[in-house]
Amino acid sequence: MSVAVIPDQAQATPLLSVQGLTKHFPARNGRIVHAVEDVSFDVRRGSTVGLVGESGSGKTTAGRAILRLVEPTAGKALFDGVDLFSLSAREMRTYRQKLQIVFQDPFSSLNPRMRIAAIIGEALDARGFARGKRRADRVAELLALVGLSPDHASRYPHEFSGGQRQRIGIARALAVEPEFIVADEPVSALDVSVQAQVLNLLGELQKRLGLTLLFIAHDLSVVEYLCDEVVVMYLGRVMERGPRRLLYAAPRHPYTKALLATAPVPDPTRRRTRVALHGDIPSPIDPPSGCVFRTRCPEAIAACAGMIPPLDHVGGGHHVACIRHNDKTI
Ligand SMILES: Nc1ncnc2c1ncn2[C@@H]1O[C@H](COP(=O)(O)OP(=O)(O)OP(=O)(O)O)[C@@H](O)[C@H]1O
Repeated sequence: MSVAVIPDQAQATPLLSVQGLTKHFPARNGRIVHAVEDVSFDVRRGSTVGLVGESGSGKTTAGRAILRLVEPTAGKALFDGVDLFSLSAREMRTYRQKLQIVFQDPFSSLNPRMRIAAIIGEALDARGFARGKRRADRVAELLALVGLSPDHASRYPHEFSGGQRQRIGIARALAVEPEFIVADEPVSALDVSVQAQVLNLLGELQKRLGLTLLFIAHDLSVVEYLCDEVVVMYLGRVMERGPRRLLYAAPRHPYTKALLATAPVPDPTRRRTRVALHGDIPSPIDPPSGCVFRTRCPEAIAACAGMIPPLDHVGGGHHVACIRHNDKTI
């Protein structure tokens, strides 16, 4: 008996479902770095999810663990229904082509002694592209896709500006025709003037190629126009997640409110309440009990130390991990 696929259901199944992702690193004296703790979110096919938080919140570790560039401690990452964490190293190699990463620093991620043709060509090897014309044509096609010229293929990384190097990093990631890309702070090392160009390029490519993106950033303003959904992390945990329009228009978690208050506002007619966020992020070796944000939270009460707040659904796919989320006074 054949089973008809109901389009709505197919749409509803996320391409990636991260469930309870946890990554601990060993620290000195037998202690543990709680880099990522029980993180869950979905990424729908063809959508962009922003993973946002201050430095040290565990974003990079989460992105790398999903791709198994670091081995996760616990959890699942269901990619098209297959748990990536249960695959053998050999099986994972097949999946590597479907899942790519664009790194933060385009310079250190490109081998300075290789020409661009070889850097992108190396990625093409994974798809079994023969050497010669076919391969050269594909390199030229990829360079054009990211707004560079075919003559750039014979140059070395140092001959390019930061923005151009990031375009090369993107072309390299696209070479294997991935379905899913982790973009790890791809614009934070770039001048503000070129950030927008690279963000626009990623947005265009995402639409044109139907890519699914996990976009890591420390600043909510960077992901505002690119992302369909946003996941806000703090000290390894998800504080709030939900559709972009809900999260920006009506943030519910004091941490998200603080991040929005400190982010530059592109539209000066839009006012945001200022929320003070004092001090540094605590050590993930010894995170605060209960809500990990409570030591810096302007709204914390005694009860916040007593329990890890569950990620409650507050409607429309919007989730908040704060025991005071229903309190109208905050
Ligand atoms: N290999 C490692 N060994 C020990 N601790 C690590 C390792 N990698 C990351 N960490 C720690 O895990 C925590 C989360 O780091 P991570 O780089 O994932 O955060 P992040 O939010 O991406 O920050 P950034 O924006 O600075 O990259 C940090 O405290 C970091 O020091």
